[in-house]
Amino acid sequence: MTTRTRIAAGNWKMNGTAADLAEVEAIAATGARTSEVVTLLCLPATLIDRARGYGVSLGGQTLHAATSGAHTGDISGQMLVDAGATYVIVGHSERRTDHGESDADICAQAEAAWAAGLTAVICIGETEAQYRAGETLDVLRGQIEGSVPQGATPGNTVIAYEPVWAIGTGLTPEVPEIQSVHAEVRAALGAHVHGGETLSVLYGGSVKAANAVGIFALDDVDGGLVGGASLKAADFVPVIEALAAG
Ligand SMILES: O=C[C@H](O)COP(=O)(O)O
Repeated sequence: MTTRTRIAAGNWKMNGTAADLAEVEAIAATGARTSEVVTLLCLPATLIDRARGYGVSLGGQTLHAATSGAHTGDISGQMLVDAGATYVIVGHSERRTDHGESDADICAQAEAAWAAGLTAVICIGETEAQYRAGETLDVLRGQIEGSVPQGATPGNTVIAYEPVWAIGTGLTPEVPEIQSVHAEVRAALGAHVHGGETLSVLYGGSVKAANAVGIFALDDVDGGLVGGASLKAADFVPVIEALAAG
């Protein structure tokens, strides 16, 4: 049986300056003691290189599908690797909404991540309207088919299920619902990609110390993609520890 990698991933989004490197150091110190899980911080691009050497895995938050060229303000996979990243988030709902990224864009970005040697953390998730309309599973299956490239393996791809309505709101689905959706996501991955059911599937959306133990105990949850509660070591360390214990 394949053992799926358990990952405590923090997404700092557009937060953090050099003054916050002390938080990275404190988070990394705990992550390094917790060998059962990968502790990953997806930092602003300006901080990735500066966070090298703390012993935590580092990731970008997006990348351009091209390797280089006239793309003002964008960053390539090679640049992220050069800065010290080994992972990159692609298809976060904030990128889908703020930058109009489509499933096809995200698929191309994931392939660009692989070409650069990065592991792609591909995000999927339904909106509140889709959730209320009972469309969650159809939406997720469509996003998997459109944004997860053929060739995805546990070595190059992680999936993050993030209900859009749970991001930054303090709301989460009920714990049994998270398990049920993750099981369906895993089945859809298996139907879409050979061996897809063995990919790590993270849950994201208002994860914090108070709910992490229950969520991380679920059979089909392999960790979390954490926003707000990853910015301070005091908040994120208990989340890492919950995953290590789960
Ligand atoms: O990438 C992280 C997610 O968007 C979750 O953010 P949140 O933990 O602040 O709800």
